[in-house]
Amino acid sequence: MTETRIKHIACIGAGYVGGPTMAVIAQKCPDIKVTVVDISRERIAEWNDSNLDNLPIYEPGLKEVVAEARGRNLFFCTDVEGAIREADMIFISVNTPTKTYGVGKGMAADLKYVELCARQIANVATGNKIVVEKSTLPVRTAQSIRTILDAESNGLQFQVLSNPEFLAEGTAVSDLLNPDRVLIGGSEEEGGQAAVRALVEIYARWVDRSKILTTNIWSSELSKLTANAFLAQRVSSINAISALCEKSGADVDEIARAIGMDSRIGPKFLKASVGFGGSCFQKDILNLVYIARSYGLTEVADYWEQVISMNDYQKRRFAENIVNRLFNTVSGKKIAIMGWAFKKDTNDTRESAAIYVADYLLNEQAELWVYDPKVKAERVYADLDYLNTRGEDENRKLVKVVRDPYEAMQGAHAVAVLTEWDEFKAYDWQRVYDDMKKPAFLFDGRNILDRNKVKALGFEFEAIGYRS
Ligand SMILES: NC(=O)C1=CN([C@@H]2O[C@H](COP(=O)(O)OP(=O)(O)OC[C@H]3O[C@@H](n4cnc5c(N)ncnc54)[C@H](O)[C@@H]3O)[C@@H](O)[C@H]2O)C=CC1
Ligand SMILES: O=C(O)[C@H]1O[C@H](OP(=O)(O)OP(=O)(O)OC[C@H]2O[C@@H](n3ccc(=O)[nH]c3=O)[C@H](O)[C@@H]2O)[C@H](O)[C@@H](O)[C@@H]1O
Repeated sequence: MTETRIKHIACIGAGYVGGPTMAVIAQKCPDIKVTVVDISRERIAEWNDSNLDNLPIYEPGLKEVVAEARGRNLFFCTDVEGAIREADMIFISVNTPTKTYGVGKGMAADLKYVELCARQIANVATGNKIVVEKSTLPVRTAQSIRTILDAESNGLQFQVLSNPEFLAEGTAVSDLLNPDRVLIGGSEEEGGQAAVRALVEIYARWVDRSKILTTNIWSSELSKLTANAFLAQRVSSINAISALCEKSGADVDEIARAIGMDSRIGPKFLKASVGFGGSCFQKDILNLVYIARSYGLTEVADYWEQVISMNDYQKRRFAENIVNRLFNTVSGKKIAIMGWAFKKDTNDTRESAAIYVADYLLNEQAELWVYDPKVKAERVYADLDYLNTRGEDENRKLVKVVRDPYEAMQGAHAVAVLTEWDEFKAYDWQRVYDDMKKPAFLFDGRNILDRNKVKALGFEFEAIGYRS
């Protein structure tokens, strides 16, 4: 049995997954050279910035890991071909967004970036390679990658593995250092199994072997979509109950505690909210729905699609409630949007509920003042422009992005908390109340504020799944 010892890893895609994942591999395997490549010059320049506060991604603990490994055995560059040529193992960690054109538009995963990588690897490689799917992909994509590689291989041997990533943003570094499990799928032939072993040996440097799970390649691919679907389903389930709580007088946080103590249900991922966001839950469920439909499994597709419908309902319900409570009009009224990121401790805003709530309020001609501790103004405007609901000038006229939270809330008719940033809990809410128009409305879309305290200050207070 020949064992492959990996000396050089390349990763195509220096994004939220490629960057942190490779930084941790490099930190834990100082004898392996890790090169992360990207077509975006700007992103690579940010990864190489001598000021670690300018890394393109904000993640607690990330800059320390990068500081240790960068320049030693971790490199960021735009020379994709050079990195492919040098590497024994190549991770594909490019984006797989929902298709915006053609067959499967709005549902299927767009695999054009992944296919491009496969073709580039096949064209450039001069030796055998292990290709690792790190991106989240539809089940059976490994087959297509294999076919492309083999068709262009010039006699070289390629092995394709699936190694989906389960990190969550905001906790990426600790998730990578201490994962619940690492999943590796490979083909059952000896070559495939040798490739699996080579990847297992890398993770085994810091992950207990009992947590490194090896499966067949299709199970690995489908496990990733399934995990995200189950997680999102829990959020939609508790959010569905939150609507019922608001009507009935039950309290959704009390329900979450009560059901979470059942060890079969478990306490995590039961926090009712304004709706889940992030680049993956919606995209991956839409993809799952598309796959199920393409196999003719209509009931399966309809079942999972409901998770998305419930999430859309939750975002809309929250925005509608703001308008209703503000005497059915927000036209010309200042509303503070506290938090733009899709969750705390990240600067990522993709699919953030805040974007959709803001868009709804802008349609009602509200004047929005946005504050987020980590999101830049350009990002806020880009997110709104991307929706194409109104002109770019109008977005800039109606939305102000400020760096001081109190400035955002001063003189506002309402404050809406849309991200669960810890600093929001520590604000001087008395000062906020004093500086607002009365009645002063406070909508907590994350249930993080102390209800009794803010109500005692005089706020008209609304939370998710709780009737004031
Ligand atoms: N963001 C997350 O927390 C997680 C994401 N995933 C999956 O990982 C994959 C990547 O996601 P992110 O890192 O968030 O995406 P991202 O958009 O942050 O990064 C992808 C990078 O790939 C680069 N790229 C695209 N095509 C390229 C090419 N041909 N050559 C070189 N670079 C290229 C882009 O310029 C971009 O910088 C997706 O499939 C996603 O579903 C999985 C787990 C967690
Ligand atoms: O494939 C991916 O991209 C990743 O997607 C999620 O990670 P992420 O989206 O970064 O963050 P989560 O913590 O899962 O939160 C997703 C959304 O659900 C919301 N959420 C989460 C939990 C909860 O109880 N309530 C709730 O509203 C969050 O605020 C956020 O908007 C999964 O948790 C990761 O395992 C997965 O790797």
